[in-house]
Amino acid sequence: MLIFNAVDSAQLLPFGAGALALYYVVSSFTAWCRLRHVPGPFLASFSYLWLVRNNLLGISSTQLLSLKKYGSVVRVAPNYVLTDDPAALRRISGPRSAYGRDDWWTGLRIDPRQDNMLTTMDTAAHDRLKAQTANGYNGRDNVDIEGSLNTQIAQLKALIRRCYISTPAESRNADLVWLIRFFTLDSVTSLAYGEPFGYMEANEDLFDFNKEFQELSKPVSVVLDTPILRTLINSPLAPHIMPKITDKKGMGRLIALGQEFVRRHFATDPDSKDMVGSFIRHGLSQEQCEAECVVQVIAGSDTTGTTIRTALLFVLSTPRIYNSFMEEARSAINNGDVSSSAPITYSQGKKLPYLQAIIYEALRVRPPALYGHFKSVPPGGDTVNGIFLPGGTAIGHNLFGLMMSEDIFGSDADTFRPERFLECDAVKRVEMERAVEFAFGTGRWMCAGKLVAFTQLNKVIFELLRTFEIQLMHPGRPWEEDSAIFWHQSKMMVRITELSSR
Ligand code: HEM
Repeated sequence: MLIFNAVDSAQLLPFGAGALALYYVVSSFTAWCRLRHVPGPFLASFSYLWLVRNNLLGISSTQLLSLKKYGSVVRVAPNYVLTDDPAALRRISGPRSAYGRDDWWTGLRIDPRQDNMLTTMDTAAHDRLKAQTANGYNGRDNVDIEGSLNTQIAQLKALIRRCYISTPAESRNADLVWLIRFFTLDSVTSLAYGEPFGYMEANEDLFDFNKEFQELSKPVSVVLDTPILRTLINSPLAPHIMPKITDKKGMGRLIALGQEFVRRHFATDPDSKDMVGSFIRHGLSQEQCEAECVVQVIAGSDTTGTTIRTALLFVLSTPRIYNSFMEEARSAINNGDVSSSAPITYSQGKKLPYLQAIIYEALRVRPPALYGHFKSVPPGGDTVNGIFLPGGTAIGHNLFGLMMSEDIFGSDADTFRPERFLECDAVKRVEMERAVEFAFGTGRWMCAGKLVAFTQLNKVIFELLRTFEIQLMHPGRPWEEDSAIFWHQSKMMVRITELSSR
């Protein structure tokens, strides 16, 4: 009997493997058939491996540019297409569009107990949540965005002076990637909770969060883009593989800390002048506030960080751009348009054309999220740029492709050149700025933190450059960078001195 069983299982193994292979071939063929009329890389027509490979190798940016040869609607996975066409994207995300969120977003369900704004799949529920949080995100409900950011900018300057200022007698190098991460994390948490997590005060990677973030950014991109892996993190196995509030470090520890802050608001100060206070006033439950704060940390820290670092890198490495910026800054200060001592305000920043051009150009050459944010074609299907997409097809934006469009930005689209926004007529400038703002999505799903991001970018870029002289330590290789869904920048070593003490 035992021998019989052994023979049985020996025969079963190849049979099982054969059945699995057959299943893979049949399901790949079926998947290929559905969108076979949509052009794109061959591997992507039957497998998610094209996206997975780009993410793991960190080559998304070049691969997204290589899609241009296929047209404006391109298949990048069995059920995924990307488009870089602004008109199509505007229609898909428009307020009356019947498109909903694709399952792609469920890959961001970090806290399985409660959906946040990013993972709310029901459109009506999403719109309700967005309306309830809009006042908080836009500083209309006693939330002092400028004041809170001024305090964090003062902290950043203090941290630089405490630990990183070089003098002829003493050289202290700084990694701008970490400094900016500490700044953006403290900024977003002080806006949310009224107090920062304290990265800049500690000047260390509290709970190893940034280390984990850096290590996990590519695997997270793979999970987002691969349906079977998303199913796994939304299954009963989730508690074993996702961050937990009992974790001693990483995202789990940060979620726990956020929960403590929110709990304190509900217990002692439900009417506070920060975002959580506003969310409470507009009817969010404690669990909803906790979930929303997780979004702010994941969506609102390294996104802005990427743009700050990019602007600084290109300004610091191009004398023409640095000189033009400094000329504009000095004359604004001398004319009294910007205070010589208080931090620049957002409305003052918006009146400085060269500063605006630098910010837009930084968002353009490194849109913080390169592609994705898939929406689902409504039942019955839709025709996008002449290509029929059956209901349920996921369509997302190829933002990097759009930002490098020579039709929109000119034949030097691959060059960081802020002047492009200044030497054209107003109609062209508006066209280019609107295209760049796709970095924040558009319409119903547009980034809720766009105002916070622009306020932060204006303030911190201006304040750092007017206060310090920052020298790139390794001009031949100023940073290490690759790209998955987000850019992955590291090792941006700089030497910082007081500008006045040169
Ligand atoms: C340069 C900085 C930023 C960029 C480029 C950016 C980009 C984006 C993008 C592309 C989306 C998805 C849009 C879509 O679905 O089509 C998004 C959504 C979102 N972002 Fe941002 N973001 C930035 C900063 C921030 C900040 C600072 C916060 C929070 C304070 C924030 C909070 C959110 C939220 C809550 C959503 C969800 C919106 C919704 O579901 O309707 N973001 N962001």
